[in-house]
Amino acid sequence: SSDSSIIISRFREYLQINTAQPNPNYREAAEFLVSQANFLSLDSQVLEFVPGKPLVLLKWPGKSPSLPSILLNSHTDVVPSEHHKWSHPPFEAHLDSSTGNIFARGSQDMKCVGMQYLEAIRKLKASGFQPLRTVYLSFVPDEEVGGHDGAEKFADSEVFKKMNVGVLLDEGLASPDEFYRVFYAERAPWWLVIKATGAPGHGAKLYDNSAMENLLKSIESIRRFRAAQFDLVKSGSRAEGQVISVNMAFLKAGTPSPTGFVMNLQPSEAQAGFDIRVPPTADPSSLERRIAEEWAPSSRNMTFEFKQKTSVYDKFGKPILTALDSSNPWWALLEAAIKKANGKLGKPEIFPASTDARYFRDRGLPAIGFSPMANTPILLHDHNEFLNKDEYLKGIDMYVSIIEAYASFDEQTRDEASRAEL
Ligand SMILES: CSCC[C@H](NC=O)C(=O)O
Ligand SMILES: [Zn+2]
Ligand SMILES: [Zn+2]
Repeated sequence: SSDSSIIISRFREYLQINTAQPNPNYREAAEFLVSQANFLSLDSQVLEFVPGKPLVLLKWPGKSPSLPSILLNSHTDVVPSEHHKWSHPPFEAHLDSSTGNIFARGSQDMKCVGMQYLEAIRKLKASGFQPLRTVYLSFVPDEEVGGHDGAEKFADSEVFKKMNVGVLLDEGLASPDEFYRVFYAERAPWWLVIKATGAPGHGAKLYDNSAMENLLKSIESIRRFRAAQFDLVKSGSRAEGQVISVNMAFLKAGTPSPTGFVMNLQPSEAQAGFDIRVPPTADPSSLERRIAEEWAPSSRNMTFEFKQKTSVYDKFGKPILTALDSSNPWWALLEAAIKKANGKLGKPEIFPASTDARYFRDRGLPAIGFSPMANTPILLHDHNEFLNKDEYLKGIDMYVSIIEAYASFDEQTRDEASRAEL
């Protein structure tokens, strides 16, 4: 219908704004979002915790503003792309007329979600729905570079405290099958650099304790650990988010020469960097011990340093996860809402990478990661990232159902009803 073609044009318009790191056009994105908010008669506010990095905060006031509010979060930045390796330019948002696929950086991660929230609100408003709880939408900068100037400062702010948020939705991942993926936790990023030193010497001499040999022993040990973790995933005994992943990010060693590297000199220093992701269910102290004793032992002239080390524990010393039991009514509401909209949900998972949700979970808030993309290959951060228009439209209906359920949820009534049952 023409209705859905307008919806798709608005999505493409947002995708066409080049918000790629490291120089995102945040101003244009903020202007676009504020104009969308004006069309929808939502209150809007542009916060700049860091100058030049606007966070757009929209508000749909509820009839009972004292009830904890709902926060729908999405990030406005996207990762860079190698334009020449794409079949269509990543900021053209090309719509393939035969398949309905929309190609753009951010089509999955996560401009789809931000616009789907807005489209769902448009539909709910058109149907006459009025929220009981206040619904907020935050469009935050800098998620792809760690969220320090965006969600982290927002979660720490007075503005956020006054919002009295009761539950938050943030991004998930596409699913190649018909089941939507949903996330209740994420792995903590540890970015480790290990350094080896050793005596320099002639390239023809065999001797112990060279920097290269010392580093290679560590790399071998790390590889064995990686393979064992990966085997747990390959055999199906653990999900991706339940194991510790380790991947080498860089290797740096050698003595430069005008034609490359000096070949007959064994260098006195060598280092390697690793992206490690630690699930909240793992024991971080045993990994710390492994790093100090096996991966970078001082007995082998090695040192190590973390470029990033996020705790798996929250402010209260508990593993950072959102409960999915009866203590968290938002989970059951989400399940029911998706079912009601004819969506199928997979088993809840631990997100393998990091999202801004961690800054909110860290404060004890329930946060659920969900990007409604079923029947879709996982292409975030990849070439030719795309989302099919029909999947996008289906996702809007999921949010209509979820926002309706969340914004109408009256804990008091539920508690009274369950007391009456007893
Ligand atoms: C640790 S901050 C980086 C956040 C980034 N998020 C999405 O890819 C990630 O690498 O998981
Ligand atoms: Zn993302
Ligand atoms: Zn991303």
